Amino acid sequence: MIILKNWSEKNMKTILVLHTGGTIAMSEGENGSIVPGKQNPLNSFTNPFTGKIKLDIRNPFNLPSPHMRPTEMLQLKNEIIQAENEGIDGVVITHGTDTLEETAYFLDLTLPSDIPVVVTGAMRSANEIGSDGLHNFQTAIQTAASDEAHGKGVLVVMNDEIHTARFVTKTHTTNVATFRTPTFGPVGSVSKERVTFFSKLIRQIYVPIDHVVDHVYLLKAFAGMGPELFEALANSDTKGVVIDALGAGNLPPATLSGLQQLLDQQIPVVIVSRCFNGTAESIYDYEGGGVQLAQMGAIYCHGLNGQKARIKLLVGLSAQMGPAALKNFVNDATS
Ligand SMILES: NC(=O)C[C@H](N)C(=O)O
Repeated sequence: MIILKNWSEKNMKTILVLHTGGTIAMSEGENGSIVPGKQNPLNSFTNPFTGKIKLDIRNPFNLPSPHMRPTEMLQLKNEIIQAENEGIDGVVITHGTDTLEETAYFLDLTLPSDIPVVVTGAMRSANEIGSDGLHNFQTAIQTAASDEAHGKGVLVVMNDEIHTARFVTKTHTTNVATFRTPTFGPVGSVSKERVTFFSKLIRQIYVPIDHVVDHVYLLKAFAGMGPELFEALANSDTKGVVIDALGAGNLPPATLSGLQQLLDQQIPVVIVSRCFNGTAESIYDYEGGGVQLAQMGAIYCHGLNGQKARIKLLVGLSAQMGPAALKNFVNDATS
């Protein structure tokens, strides 16, 4: 029996559970490969919080997370808003880990409410030794039902740690301790008895959107990079580009003509760093350095990794922000 000491027992809570697929919904086959099954193994979960937490379980789709697109993220957002109008107290989303951070951040930016929304997954499928799926699911439910999780934006709970959707990232291909928050660290932990937050979190900006734009791209800079990829994007239906730039946010000089082509067409170009820790800033004043990139019109996004900055740009463009509003939104380190 799990006793939840810091639990508000006055009212039974209803938690909406959205199963979307991923390893947490897969099993190991005879040849050792991991496969999505017809039956979701999460269906065998017995609610240990009966009497305190009621689960409203739905299966909007069953996708490996490399199959997730912003369209599915928008569908989840709409389903959560609708369920909230029906009176749910919190949400748990089970998700493949490969793109979990992108869905979590998308929801963080686009959900209007303060109810807890917790995303979780697994690194080992249901029938593997040391499978982490049911445990992560259980701790995610605990977190979503805790009063302390209110107003903190979307959270990611994996391996007994609580992370913000904004900064968490998958750091290891297979290890169960894969989800980390570079630079800042986790914001809380979950144990059998309690959900504990170490940090006071500020709720992020909310951006209402009803559709998602396509053709927002992510490029990674490298030593000796030339203009070719920039030129190819400038010659197609590109709506926006994020660049995982070098170090504090610099590019090789040979890219600049291609960058200029994008900017001349009013295509927003966002600079983040390919470094694991730290934030991109326009501080270096040499050819291709951040000072020049910012003067050319590139937008610096502080603290997000490339895949999150792409989600932020995509959300801003989907909300039809004009150039100045988009720059403020992407540039604002508090959102
Ligand atoms: N651990 C996982 O869930 C990885 C899997 N490839 C997925 O993202 O669907």
